[in-house]
Amino acid sequence: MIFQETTLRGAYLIDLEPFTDERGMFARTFCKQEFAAIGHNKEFVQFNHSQNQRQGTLRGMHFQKAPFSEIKLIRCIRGRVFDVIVDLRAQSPTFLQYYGVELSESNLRMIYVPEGFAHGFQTLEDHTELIYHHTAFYTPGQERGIHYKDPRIKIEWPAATSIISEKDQNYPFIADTFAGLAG
Ligand SMILES: Cc1cn([C@H]2C[C@H](O)[C@@H](COP(=O)(O)OP(=O)(O)O[C@H]3O[C@@H](C)C(=O)[C@@H](O)[C@H]3O)O2)c(=O)[nH]c1=O
Repeated sequence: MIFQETTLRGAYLIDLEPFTDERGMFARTFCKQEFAAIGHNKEFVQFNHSQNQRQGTLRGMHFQKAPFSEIKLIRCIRGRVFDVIVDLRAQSPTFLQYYGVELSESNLRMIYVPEGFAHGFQTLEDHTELIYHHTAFYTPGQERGIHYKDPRIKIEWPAATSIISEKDQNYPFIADTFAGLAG
């Protein structure tokens, strides 16, 4: 795997290094030793699968607050997404900046999202699927979010939003008094 730090401190874009032959492809997607090089020393305790029917579907921008904060490792296994992370860490030099990147079944890229970030994505094709690894357990009632069109973050989504949950539509804009999360 090839690790490249994004424009946001501690968040990484990871390129898989596939072995290909006439049968197809084989690639490593996680290695405790390789991830130690970027300081990762936590255990992934839940894996999730997200399936999306339509192009333009938007999910986000989600996080769990401390003590439920989590690192996420995200990969697109079918179709394409524009994947977005927002740095909400109080002490970060990239506080309130966002980073967006295309993840697809063909570019074999993953994104490593540290604690203290919000995450979301928009599908660029019908029938798009993602898998996530999480270092914290899903804790109902502890999910938080910011609005995907927050005027301070100004995410440039690539397409019109075709489907979004009511919950995501109702997430608030970041308050002027927001001092940031632990991270
Ligand atoms: C996120 C999550 C949801 N659920 C349940 C709750 C609910 O009934 C159903 C759908 O939940 P949601 O609407 O929150 O799913 P979704 O909007 O897809 O949530 C996901 O969005 C992306 C952007 C992320 O970053 C993920 O970490 C996660 O927050 O699945 C779990 O059981 N475990 C989980 O980890």
